[in-house]
Amino acid sequence: MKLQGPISHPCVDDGKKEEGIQSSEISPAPVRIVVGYALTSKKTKSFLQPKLIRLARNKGIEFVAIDLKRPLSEQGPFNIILHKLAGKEWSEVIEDYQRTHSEVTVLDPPNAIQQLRNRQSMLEVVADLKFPDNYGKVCIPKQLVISKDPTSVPDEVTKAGLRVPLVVKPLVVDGSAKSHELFLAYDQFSLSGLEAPIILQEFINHGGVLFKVFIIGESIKVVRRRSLPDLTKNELSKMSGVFHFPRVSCAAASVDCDDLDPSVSELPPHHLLEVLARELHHRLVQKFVGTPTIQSRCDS
Ligand SMILES: Nc1ncnc2c1ncn2[C@@H]1O[C@H](COP(=O)(O)OP(=O)(O)OP(=O)(O)O)[C@@H](O)[C@H]1O
Ligand SMILES: O=P(O)(O)O[C@H]1[C@H](O)[C@@H](O)[C@H](OP(=O)(O)O)[C@@H](OP(=O)(O)O)[C@H]1O
Repeated sequence: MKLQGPISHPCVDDGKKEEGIQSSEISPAPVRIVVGYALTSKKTKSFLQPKLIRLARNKGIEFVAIDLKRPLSEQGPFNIILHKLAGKEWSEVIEDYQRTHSEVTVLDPPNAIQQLRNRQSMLEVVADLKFPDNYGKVCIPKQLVISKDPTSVPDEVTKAGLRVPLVVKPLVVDGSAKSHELFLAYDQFSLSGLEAPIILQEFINHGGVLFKVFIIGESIKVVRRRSLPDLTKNELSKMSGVFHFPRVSCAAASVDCDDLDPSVSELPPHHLLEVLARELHHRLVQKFVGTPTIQSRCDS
């Protein structure tokens, strides 16, 4: 199979033997699957790490950078296209390519991930989930979208019956640094200065711990992360204004169970996650039959 864009990452061998790699797999397997990728440089750096590239190569999977300056159909051939770039223009490139290359799996088709690019619509699907009674409860915080003119926020918050404190986030989720911003508002009057479109959510005390759930096919992985601490009535009575927070639950905020109160550190029950994974898969993927989504992510 002829590869056109060579992978931009040198495969550095750190000499460590990886989990799951047998000695018989050390020499690269013949290339069976070619993954063309179109990612931001930030994502390429965080995702396509030498360890992943090496593991993939040992399994016959090769990652090839897509050249955004050249027509996609002149590149490849690819078995899979992996992309995470924002914008209408790029979506059109991918959709045109899908029409003429139905044999190539696109992860994910733009229409299948549209719902996840907006913090309001991504939670709507969760609000609609039906769980058997004995499986626990999955809820979403009360939320309000401010599309423009944040000067009207105090009135709209009152009208919508939202109670402070409020978590404030950009409405659009596109992988940019801006889309990861997070504010905590102790009163609705200070919100007028923020840039719309934003989403306001009631702050939910949750023990300062967040569980990040990664789902790929049948496989479920949960990690524990630090989160915003609980707020007491006493603290709230003394606070006002809007505060900007850095990424509170990023990978560096992993927490060890030992540091935590056992009542908040216990991982969510596996059967609950299985149902959650299955339900989300049905609702997000079945709508787009024939367009496989390999990853769903759910933070709780
Ligand atoms: N309604 C809420 N009540 C309390 N804390 C919240 C609420 N929503 C989010 N948080 C806290 O704010 C953080 C960021 O929330 P957000 O919804 O932006 O998650 P995210 O999109 O996974 O974050 P990131 O942008 O870091 O990937 C969470 O990690 C959690 O600590
Ligand atoms: O490392 P974890 O805790 O999994 O957090 C991820 C976020 O949840 C993702 O949203 C980030 O990806 P985007 O910046 O493309 O949205 C992702 O960005 P990255 O792939 O550049 O590291 C991470 O920040």
